[in-house]
Amino acid sequence: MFYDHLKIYVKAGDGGNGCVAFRREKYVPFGGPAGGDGGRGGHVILKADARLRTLIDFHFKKHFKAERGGHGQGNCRTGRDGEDLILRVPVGTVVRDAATGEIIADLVKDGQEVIVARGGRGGRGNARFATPTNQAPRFAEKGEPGEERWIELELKLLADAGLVGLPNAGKSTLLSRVSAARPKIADYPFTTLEPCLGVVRVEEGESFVLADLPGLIEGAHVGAGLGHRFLRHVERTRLLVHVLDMSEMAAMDPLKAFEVVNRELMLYDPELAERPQIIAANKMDLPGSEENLKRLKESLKDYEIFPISAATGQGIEALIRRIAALLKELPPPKTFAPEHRKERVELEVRREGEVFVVEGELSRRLLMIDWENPEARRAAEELLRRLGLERKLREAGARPGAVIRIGRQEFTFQPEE
Ligand SMILES: Nc1nc2c(ncn2[C@@H]2O[C@H](COP(=O)(O)OP(=O)(O)OP(=O)(O)O)[C@@H](O)[C@H]2O)c(=O)[nH]1
Ligand SMILES: [Mg+2]
Repeated sequence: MFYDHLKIYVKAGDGGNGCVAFRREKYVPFGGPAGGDGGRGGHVILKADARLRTLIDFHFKKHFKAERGGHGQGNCRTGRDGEDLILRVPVGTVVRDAATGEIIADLVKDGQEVIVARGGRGGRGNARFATPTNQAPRFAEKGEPGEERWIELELKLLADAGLVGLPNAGKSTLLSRVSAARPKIADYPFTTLEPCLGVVRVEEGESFVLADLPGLIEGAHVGAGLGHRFLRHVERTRLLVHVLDMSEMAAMDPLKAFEVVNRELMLYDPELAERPQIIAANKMDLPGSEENLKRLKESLKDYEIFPISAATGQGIEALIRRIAALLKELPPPKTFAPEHRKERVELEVRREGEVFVVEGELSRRLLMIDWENPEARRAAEELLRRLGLERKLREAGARPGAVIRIGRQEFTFQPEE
């Protein structure tokens, strides 16, 4: 099986808690507050790695958690930041938020990174809450919870040119001839079960990436053969090289084969029908190929046709040079820009059945309040007034006693009378 589309769950580390502590020094009877801040939780980061070709690692493990931040300590010592968790994915991985479908990133360059779950901020220690009126605060903030979500990973390989054609046409043989790639080759259909990339060196310092794809058959766009699954990898090739078996033993007449494959490409994505395409008329070393070539040239006047033999090497150099020249003129492959469908809101109340859900950047601050601590509670009430949360809850229809949810925590709505 080839893994190129799946979902994983990511959870960043929670921030460390702030500390409540007081200075204890000899001869100083009552020291000031000295509780340090908590450390930041680790992020979960995806990083593109050119050595990877599939998402298979994520088939076996689907839940990933980064480390939490260390708690603050006495003497104003800050907690340690949690370690980031870096997950490696192949170049060409498109990352989406699974719940909204929104594109988070398209990792098209080796080494490119994106934070998919942000670590929680560390809570502030009591040293930070000292004011002229409260010089010895006995409370601190809790660490902010790390972000968590399901994300969808879809691999859409990036190659300059892609080999398309019926099974057995000789696509893998051609790739192995022109690159160091060693795809499986055999005289039965569907030998190639997963895309394979090879780097083709043209001249000193000049090269392009060629993709060998599983063979296409009639109905591929609706899932026949290996189908649809692999067509996603054709989407991002700039040039299609259509490999045809020209011999008289071919399973299908080359002209018919050309039509069948192009129909499948078009039905999958009409844009693919417009993609520049050249023909590699293969197996020219076998009987019947010359006659077939003549017919092909007469019928397909709009296409450049290169007679080759992937087996003997005949005609291959001319084909490679032409591919390289065409690639120089063609636009770069399609990439996806991150989408930000939702504006970041400060504070918002949304009704979900009987529950009032508080969302937005500032709501995360509320999760850092140590509600058990009466002094922290009083300070929090001040914050809530400033945010106008009570008014927002009432506007959304909340009555005293209603359930309020912030992040994973639930509270009861108890407005001051
Ligand atoms: N005589 C001759 N045989 C060839 C040539 N090219 C490929 N073949 C043979 O044709 C058969 C199929 O070749 P593959 O390269 O596996 O074909 P493919 O298009 O990758 O096939 P799938 O992976 O199944 O789609 C193998 O037995 C090859 O040895 C050629 O130019 N001449
Ligand atoms: Mg093959």
